[in-house]
Amino acid sequence: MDPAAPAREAGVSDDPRASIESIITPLPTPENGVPVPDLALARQRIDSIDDRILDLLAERAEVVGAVRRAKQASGAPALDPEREKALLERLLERGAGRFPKPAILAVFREILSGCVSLQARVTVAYLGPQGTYSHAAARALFGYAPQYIEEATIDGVFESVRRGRAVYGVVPIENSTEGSVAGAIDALIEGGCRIRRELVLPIKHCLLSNVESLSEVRRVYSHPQALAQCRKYLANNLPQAQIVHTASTALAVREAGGDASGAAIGSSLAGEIMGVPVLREGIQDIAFNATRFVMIGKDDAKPTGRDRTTFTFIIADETERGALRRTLGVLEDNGVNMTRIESRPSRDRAWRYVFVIDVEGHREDENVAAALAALETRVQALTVLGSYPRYPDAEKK
Ligand SMILES: O=C(O)C(=O)C[C@]1(C(=O)O)C=C[C@@H](O)C=C1
Repeated sequence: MDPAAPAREAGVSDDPRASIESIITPLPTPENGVPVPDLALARQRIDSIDDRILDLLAERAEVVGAVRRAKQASGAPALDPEREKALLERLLERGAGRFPKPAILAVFREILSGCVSLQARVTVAYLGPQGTYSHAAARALFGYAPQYIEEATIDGVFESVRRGRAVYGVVPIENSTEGSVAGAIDALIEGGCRIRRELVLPIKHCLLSNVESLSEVRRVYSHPQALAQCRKYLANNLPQAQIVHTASTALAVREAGGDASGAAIGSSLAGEIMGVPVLREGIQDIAFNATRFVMIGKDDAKPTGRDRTTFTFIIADETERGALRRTLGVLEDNGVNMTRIESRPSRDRAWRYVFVIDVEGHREDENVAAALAALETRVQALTVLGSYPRYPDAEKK
């Protein structure tokens, strides 16, 4: 048996394998004289460790009760994404090489999710149905405990948060292959919600089907964007299949589940939810395919030292030559690094634009505050859409 297999099955993709190997090796063989451990005894020990973990969780829940009372006194919200981020980062560092990193994240994600639910009922709207990539992003951000509200459109997610039906929402705003999600940017510009946090999820498209081999597939269902991201794969591997468009990848998986010669392009999460097996994984044409999602809400994020600020403005006089260049110069003058710019139609007058800017730093950071104050005097309708912690992996890519 490959000694690294258990670690791989546990989802260890990068570094911790070596030290985990050292825990599980050397394996006993008839030649090496390594004693065979007693399985029943090992399981007894596991049971007693599990009891201790549970006792510790109960103790943690008691402390969270105190946190809840402290927060109620000050009016602070139950969920604190900055605290969660710091807590998870600390634990990942502490656990490095001792336990698989994705498992540390998953375990503590759910502990936090459960502890938030002990304090308040958290409602989260996302672009549904269940099994979409937005659903996966929402679960990565909030875990299993919140009450999830499926919305059929991105506008629906924003409306849910604006009207207080949901405390938070999760929407995609940018894809590394397809670019900006215009509907989400426009809804942010419309107002009433702030960006609270960002998350970059690698999008690994799967081919899901009840058939056992590719040659049996007659129809491939999916959302046009997912199909476009797997165009070459389809041409090379499924030239015989008819393409059927669906409103979402999750709905595609549902369709494929009911079609004896059908397959869908979607997430493994959709397959899990709808009971359709994954036939092939990672079939997107460009290996690095990622979507940036944002958590939206009404409250504001505190500075963490590694933040991003998104704001919008309209150039006061768009006929003035060099106006945009001079306006953006204000950022450089204040030592602020701009990471993204795009424009959307202002919708109040033809050929007038709202510029959407991302910069590094929090609006309370001295340089960002100074830049925003200087911009205020130059532009129209300067609006900060949020200052929020930067997703660490977004910087490496
Ligand atoms: O520290 C807090 O503010 C808590 O509410 C506790 C706790 C936790 O369980 O550790 C729970 C919810 C928050 O989102 C962050 C952390």
